[in-house]
Amino acid sequence: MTARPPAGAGAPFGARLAAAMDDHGPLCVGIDPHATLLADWGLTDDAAGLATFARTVLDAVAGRVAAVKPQAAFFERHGSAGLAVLEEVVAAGRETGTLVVVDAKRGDIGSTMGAYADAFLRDGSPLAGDALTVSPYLGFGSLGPAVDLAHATGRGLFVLCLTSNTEGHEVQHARTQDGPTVAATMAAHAAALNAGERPLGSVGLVVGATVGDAAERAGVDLVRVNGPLLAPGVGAQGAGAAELARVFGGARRQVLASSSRGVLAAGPDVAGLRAAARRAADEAAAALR
Ligand SMILES: O=c1ccn([C@@H]2O[C@H](COP(=O)(O)O)[C@@H](O)[C@H]2O)c(=O)[nH]1
Repeated sequence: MTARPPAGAGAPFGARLAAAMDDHGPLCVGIDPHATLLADWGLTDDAAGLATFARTVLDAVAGRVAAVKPQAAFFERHGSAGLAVLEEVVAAGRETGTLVVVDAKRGDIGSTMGAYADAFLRDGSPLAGDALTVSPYLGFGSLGPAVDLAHATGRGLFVLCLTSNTEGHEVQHARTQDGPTVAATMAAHAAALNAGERPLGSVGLVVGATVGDAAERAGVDLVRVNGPLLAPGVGAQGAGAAELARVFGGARRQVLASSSRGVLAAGPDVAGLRAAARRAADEAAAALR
């Protein structure tokens, strides 16, 4: 395993992610310590349980997949003790050289967004991984402080565009007063920020692997985005190789497929988790080749 330079000290996130996907395949393993999974793994539903859960996932997959994605909500539900574990997960993940995408879906008016950016994207912040998921539904421009800090520190963003849940269409497929859909507008903003970047820009989109032909219907040009496409929905939400191929078509080289429960169900055995992640990575690679 090659240790990669951490954010802030090396290439921009898009380039680091492209290299990680070349090395390990296009899979991100979600670290989602659901109460039910903790129970299935024989762990307590508290900070100690979270810590063991996350450490086990990292033992199994760090250095073997392109990225891990701790879901902040499952840590936040345990208050400050849970957040302390999230900090440990971010630090431990980054020490292994595996990219860490913090899935916190932050979004607020610009002045408050500056504080979120400081928390999740500033060098030295204990919650700063390599990339952060953000919500643009207060207007893409409200993400400005996060865009600026991500750019300054070599970190990345994944902007919610076409989410994997069935309810997303009422917002994302709605038309703006200028005509294009909301999703297409968000994608166009990301494309403008990524223009000219090689091999990939650092402002990615979240596009669920479950969305079928939604990109086409919403007029979202995924190739033009020229940034990474985080594709949750693989595994427990029902998407597999066929769905990945269908949703992403010509943009498939940009895709980082993401699976949480689909891999985590194989735990707590480290070898079982590792094999499940390998299988998921190989399937995603074959679908996106
Ligand atoms: O559109 C989206 C955006 C984010 N997610 C997150 O991904 C994982 C999915 O977990 P699974 O167990 O693989 O279903 C979870 O953390 C979601 O919050 C998403 O599913 N869809």
